[in-house]
Amino acid sequence: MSGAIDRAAVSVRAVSKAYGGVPAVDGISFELAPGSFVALVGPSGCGKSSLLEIMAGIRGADRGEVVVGGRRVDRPIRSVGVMFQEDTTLPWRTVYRNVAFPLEASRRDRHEIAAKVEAALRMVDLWEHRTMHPAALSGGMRQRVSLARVLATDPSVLLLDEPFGALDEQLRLRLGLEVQRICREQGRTAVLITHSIQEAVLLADRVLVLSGRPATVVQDLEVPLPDHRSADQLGDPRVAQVVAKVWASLAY
Ligand SMILES: Nc1ncnc2c1ncn2[C@@H]1O[C@H](COP(=O)(O)OP(=O)(O)OP(=O)(O)O)[C@@H](O)[C@H]1O
Repeated sequence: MSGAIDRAAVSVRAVSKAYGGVPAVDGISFELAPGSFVALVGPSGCGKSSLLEIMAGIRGADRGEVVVGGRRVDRPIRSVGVMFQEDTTLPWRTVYRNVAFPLEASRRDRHEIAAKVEAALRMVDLWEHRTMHPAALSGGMRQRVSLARVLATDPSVLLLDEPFGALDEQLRLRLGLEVQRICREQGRTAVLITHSIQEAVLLADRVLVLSGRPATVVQDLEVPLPDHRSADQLGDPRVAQVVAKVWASLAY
């Protein structure tokens, strides 16, 4: 095993997956540097979610392996957090108790849970709403509860499958920028699946473009923007250049 592989936060090695004999993911390999924010884009149905679920240990690969922090992922592990588009808040629990839920399940110390929940809720600006139930919150706030819940578990790798895809464009971008800032500040490695190429380029420091089914990596692009991202950069010519390159490789 080379030093470069040892240092990667995530190694995806020759991962393949087929459904009913029809390939969905075809020998994908890449490595993610610790603290990097990587966007996965590709045509609808190409296999992005399948790949992310394999990385999360939710789905098994037919061939290949995913290694996180030196450990082969063959089931969900604590150091990898996942967030989906669907609202996964528990309606009968308050905001606070939603965020505490996975920590209670892992039987941590009461004071440790309280500290982690408070930090996560403050991070997503929901501390003032901690006694409310999800039904009283907007869709965007509910997704922030889900984000706080995953952050409270302190994952080194965050896998995001269109987490704000059901929200309007403005809110989606604002929350995306919030996640990017949090990951950057806390040194977490993130993988974001998005259908918006502009969003991918604005948030990520690297964009992996996947081909149509079965998914293979057709392009691996660096985004030459500073770490601090803002919506103002949508007009930055460097964003336009990478967006154009993504479009060109999607035509592949
Ligand atoms: N459990 C399953 N059984 C059979 N086929 C599946 C299953 N899960 C996914 N597929 C198929 O595998 C292909 C890849 O699906 P996947 O959801 O990974 O793609 P995706 O790129 O995330 O799609 P989208 O962009 O539309 O969300 C699709 O053609 C899908 O229909």
